Amino acid sequence: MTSKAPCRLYLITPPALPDLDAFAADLEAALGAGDVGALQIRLKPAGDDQVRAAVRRLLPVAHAHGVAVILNDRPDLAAELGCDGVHVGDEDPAVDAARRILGPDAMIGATCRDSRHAAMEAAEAGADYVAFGAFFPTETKDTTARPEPEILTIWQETMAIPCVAIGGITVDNARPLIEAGADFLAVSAGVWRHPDGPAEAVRRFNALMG
Ligand SMILES: Cc1ncc(COP(=O)(O)OP(=O)(O)O)c(N)n1
Ligand SMILES: Cc1ncsc1CCOP(=O)(O)O
Repeated sequence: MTSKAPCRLYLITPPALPDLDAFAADLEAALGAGDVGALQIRLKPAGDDQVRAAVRRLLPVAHAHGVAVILNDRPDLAAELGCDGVHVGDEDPAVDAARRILGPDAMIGATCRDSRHAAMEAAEAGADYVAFGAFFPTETKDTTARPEPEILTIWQETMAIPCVAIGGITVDNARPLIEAGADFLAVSAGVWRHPDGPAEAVRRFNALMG
């Protein structure tokens, strides 16, 4: 009998980083507080040079903790800047185009909202993970998709690549998603805006996933 790998945290940066050094310090504290599987750099809106500056500042912090860096939306910049992968949605280059740009070893994730059909297509196109959400209300993205946790159970019982749950996830509401079989919880505000700070949030998420 095989048992499922434990759920892991997938951190997403706040959408704007007015003070990169201050955020790098928060990131250092968060990554030092417990297990984190990936960091997505998601800056909206940001010019290419702002994205470059953020990746150059944050990627070494993540890599020093053995954490993979995924860039949102931009396979071209991910390749240029040495990121470990890219996350793409409907308005971005498709999964197969991202693969051509980044090569076979890159981690490519795809937004699938509440659609198993979209997720199957992403998997067929060569995605390394699929992301379902938003499971809860969020101020971090304008989205109306609201899947049930069951979509995670069905996915992880039937498909080989991991599923990421995203959208409004906090220490207080995460448990049903973990129990439903999420391989990763993608979290932004629930960590960076946690009242006791990002490091404490990472500790509490890890305790839930234990
Ligand atoms: C892990 C993860 N899942 C979903 C998204 C949303 O991506 P996208 O649909 O491209 O929307 P924006 O993030 O670009 O607003 C994500 N970034 N990460
Ligand atoms: C990028 C994205 N895609 C769907 S919900 C979401 C926002 C995730 O951020 P938060 O954890 O703050 O809801």
